[in-house]
Amino acid sequence: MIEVKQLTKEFRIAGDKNLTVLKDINLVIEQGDIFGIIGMSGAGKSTFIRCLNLLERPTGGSILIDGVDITMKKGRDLLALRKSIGMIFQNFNLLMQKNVSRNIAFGLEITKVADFVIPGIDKEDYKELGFFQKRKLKKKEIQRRVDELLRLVDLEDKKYEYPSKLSGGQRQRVAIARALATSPSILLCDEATSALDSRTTDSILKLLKKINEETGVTIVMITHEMNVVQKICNKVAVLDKSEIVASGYTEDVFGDTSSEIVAQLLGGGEV
Ligand SMILES: Nc1ncnc2c1ncn2[C@@H]1O[C@H](COP(=O)(O)OP(=O)(O)OP(=O)(O)O)[C@@H](O)[C@H]1O
Repeated sequence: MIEVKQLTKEFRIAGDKNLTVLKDINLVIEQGDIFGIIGMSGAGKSTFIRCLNLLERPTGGSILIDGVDITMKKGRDLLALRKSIGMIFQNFNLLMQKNVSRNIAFGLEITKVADFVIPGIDKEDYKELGFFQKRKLKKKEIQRRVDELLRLVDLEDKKYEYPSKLSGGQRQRVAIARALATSPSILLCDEATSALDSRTTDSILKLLKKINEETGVTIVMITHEMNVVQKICNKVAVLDKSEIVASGYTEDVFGDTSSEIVAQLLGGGEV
């Protein structure tokens, strides 16, 4: 569970002034939610999602993940936190000189076994078996995990292909596999379908839903596309000028047309 309490973020701008981009944000995101954050351009969506994995440090308030405040984490704790939170982006951010397999393996090559749980083996069993020690993953273990992820995102036939030979949708599938490699409990999606056509968007959303159902991963996605939220998110928060102006179950939030911003979002179909 993610609990965001009185979160604020200010940026220092020219002339020694502060720009408040997030103001008193309070949100609860339950384990297994697909939670959408929607709002106009400049509302603060990217800043918010980047605060969740500390790519941006909040100026005030707290972010609790499973009861632990992450906002002060540094060094090794911060690295461990980042491994438990995967992220995908609008422009995929793949390593163009590495093939699909190497792209997915990248995070695993720099991960120690003890930093994450090998799928299928209970963490407690792992400890009891005495395997819970810091060591690099073996090539075979990495390959097994990469193959598993390739099956999950339905890209087994592209294992040795380079990103330049892939479509946008296929690139995003590679990015999803890479983000899930260390079995994170949270997946952040930053406008993950904005660069894709509507059919490809649908197939990526279907994949994210399948992954959410099969693994229970919590998905937090920011988007300016209404239809994305309506298709996949069970809950949504509307961010307007740095503040949350509505939040709750998607059908309730979008059903409340007394809210000007919601009406605006629904009217435009897109913001
Ligand atoms: N590093 C920074 N320094 C100063 N101002 C920033 C910084 N990052 C973002 N901002 C400002 O914060 C505000 C919110 O930006 P943010 O990117 O979070 O909005 P957004 O809702 O994601 O917008 P969009 O949908 O256009 O990406 C904007 O006014 C932006 O200029």
